[in-house]
Amino acid sequence: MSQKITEVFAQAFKTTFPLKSSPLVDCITNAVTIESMANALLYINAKPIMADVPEEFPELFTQIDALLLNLGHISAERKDSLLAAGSYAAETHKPSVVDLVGVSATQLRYDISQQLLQNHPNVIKGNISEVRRFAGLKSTGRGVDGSQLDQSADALSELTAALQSLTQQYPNTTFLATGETDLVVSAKGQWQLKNGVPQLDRFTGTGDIVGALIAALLGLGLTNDEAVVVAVSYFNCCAEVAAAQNPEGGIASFRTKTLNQLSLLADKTDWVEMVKGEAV
Ligand SMILES: Nc1ncnc2c1ncn2[C@@H]1O[C@H](COP(=O)(O)OP(=O)(O)O)[C@@H](O)[C@H]1O
Ligand SMILES: Cc1ncsc1CCOP(=O)(O)O
Ligand SMILES: [Mg+2]
Repeated sequence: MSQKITEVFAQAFKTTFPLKSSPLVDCITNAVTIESMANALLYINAKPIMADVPEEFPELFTQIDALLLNLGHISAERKDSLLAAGSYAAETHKPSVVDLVGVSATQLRYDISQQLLQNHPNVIKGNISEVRRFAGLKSTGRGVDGSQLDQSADALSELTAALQSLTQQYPNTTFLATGETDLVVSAKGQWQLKNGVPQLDRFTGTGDIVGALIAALLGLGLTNDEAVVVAVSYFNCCAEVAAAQNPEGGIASFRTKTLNQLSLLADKTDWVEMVKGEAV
């Protein structure tokens, strides 16, 4: 029988939330969800800064604990900023996360993602359709959203194999593909996470927030695998509690309740008991 995720990462699940210090995370991100992302970091007791001008990087990188690079809104300036920050993080050994928003939609974003990969970021994540395109597989994603067709058991096995072969060339990067089942692949192993509710696909920024939470946990010193597994599980457990407290079913109130749980759930000593997932 496969090992339960809470046994594999027992220490990280037990000690991470609530955060005992406040990692400072620089997020170079998109205009759609920038406010949700900054607030989500504050709700878990991390600190956001959304600095994207390369002139600031030498000063800024002496202060930040982690970097998030989100491809959700590309302009000529933001492309330069993402690439400069990615290289600077590698040079200064700051942990970084790349979020592949929209990589399944356009060649430009795909090309930027491949350039950012050359810096060996700690984590590369996206929804399942974005990660399929990134890994060179056929993807049926639409815009910035993942597609159900990419979530079949066969598609998950195919993606697992493609990511495993990427880890041979990029052994210091952990890959995360999100959806109904979240797939985590690194040189150290492969895991599937099974929390969350379908409503998470119905408001914008859920994947973006997960990327920022992962960066915060890297900034605290968790390993790549620990940061990914604990951040995804925590966010998805917040959503499960929110859904249970939202009998009318409206998505706007579900959103508020999910974000509210980011600051509340960790005070419930038993949240780890809600976590579902295993090694594969
Ligand atoms: N159908 C679903 N069931 C459970 N959890 C989901 C579902 N869809 C998305 N999630 C969760 O919502 C978060 C965002 O995932 P996803 O929607 O794939 O990313 P994005 O917002 O980047 O498209 C992840 O934590 C994921 O596990
Ligand atoms: C950049 C962007 N463009 C339309 S919605 C959106 C935000 C995407 O966020 P997520 O990847 O979390 O769904
Ligand atoms: Mg996304």
